[in-house]
Amino acid sequence: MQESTKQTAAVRQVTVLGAGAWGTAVAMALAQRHDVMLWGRNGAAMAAMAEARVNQDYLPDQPFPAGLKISSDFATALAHVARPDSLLIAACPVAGLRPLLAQLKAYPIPNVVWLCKGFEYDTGLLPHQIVREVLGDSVAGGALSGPSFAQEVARGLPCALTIASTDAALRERVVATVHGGNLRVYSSTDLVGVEVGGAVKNVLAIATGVADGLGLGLNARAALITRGLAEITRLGATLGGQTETFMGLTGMGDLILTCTGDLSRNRRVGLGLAQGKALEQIVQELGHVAEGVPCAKAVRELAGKLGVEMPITNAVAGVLFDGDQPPAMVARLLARDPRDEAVQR
Ligand SMILES: NC(=O)C1=CN([C@@H]2O[C@H](COP(=O)(O)OP(=O)(O)OC[C@H]3O[C@@H](n4cnc5c(N)ncnc54)[C@H](O)[C@@H]3O)[C@@H](O)[C@H]2O)C=CC1
Ligand SMILES: O=C(CO)COP(=O)(O)O
Repeated sequence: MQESTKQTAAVRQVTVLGAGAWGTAVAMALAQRHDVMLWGRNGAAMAAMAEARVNQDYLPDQPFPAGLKISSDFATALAHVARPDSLLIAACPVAGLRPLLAQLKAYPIPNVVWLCKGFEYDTGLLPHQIVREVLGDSVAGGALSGPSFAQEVARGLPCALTIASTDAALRERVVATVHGGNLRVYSSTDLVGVEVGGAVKNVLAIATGVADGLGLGLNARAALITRGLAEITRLGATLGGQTETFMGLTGMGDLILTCTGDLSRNRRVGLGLAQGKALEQIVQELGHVAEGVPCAKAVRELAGKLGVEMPITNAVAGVLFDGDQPPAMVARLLARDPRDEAVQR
């Protein structure tokens, strides 16, 4: 049944706004089956991409599929999704979401699906709350999240994602468009749960990178991941997310991927901190966003206000922003009083 759905799926117009690693990978994967335009804000970089048919800065070695359209003209990118059955994907970091959405206000848009993972640094808002603040309730929107390294998706390797939206028609549209080939798409109505899992796992990947970089061993790594999941669950449930969401692709799945996979930028931040490198140097060498950095600060503040206990997140924020040394961070976590293992709010 699913096989025939894949074969007969209609070709849709898709625009991906944001030409970093993830936006490029998603555009490349969807261009195998749809009419896709990738938009980036840097005119020179987009012209070079159109010429070389590869995103040299973010995904070198992965040539674009023949049909993928490239543009740095915002009006052209929006005109590409003028039909109501099109899909508009925002693929910038959380910090860029508000300005990108503000640009969208001048255009009629069919919907908006965002790929960013984190809480906004200054406001502590989740992406869907930013979307509501900027665009209001009239635009159908949703978060597409899950364990998905851009490099693997760009190579066409299998990957499973979840579309979270309270709008049933939008969920169906995303599944009809994105599900197929080597991409599986599950649906969820739990926007808060999906977004909290995707945001906090990045902070925990920094923690695991620190532990691995200090040579603390596989037992410590498993403990951090498991107790990290307890932190995600405590915060997410307090914000209204559903407990089972944290056990799914966008919770445990993405947490395992990012904490253990060396392709993770956030994990690499932790590995760098363990080597004693300064954060500025690590971020500069990375050349990509590491969402766990701003997110650690936003989550520490939010959890503090809500009275949610998040010792691993707080320890990471201490190293990132207060000058705490990684070994001292570990010692502080180990010195905590024993407690019941059950997740308590
Ligand atoms: N790279 C990955 O494997 C995955 C990344 N994500 C998430 O997707 C988001 C983007 O990540 P990447 O593409 O990997 O980051 P990246 O660091 O590779 O690229 C970020 C891109 O966003 C652009 N950008 C920033 N602000 C913008 C704005 N206001 N308007 C338009 N473009 C803007 C930059 O110019 C750059 O091209 C992040 O929230 C990340 O957590 C999610 C799943 C997988
Ligand atoms: O979100 C991701 C994989 O699902 C990417 O993680 P990093 O941003 O740590 O590379």
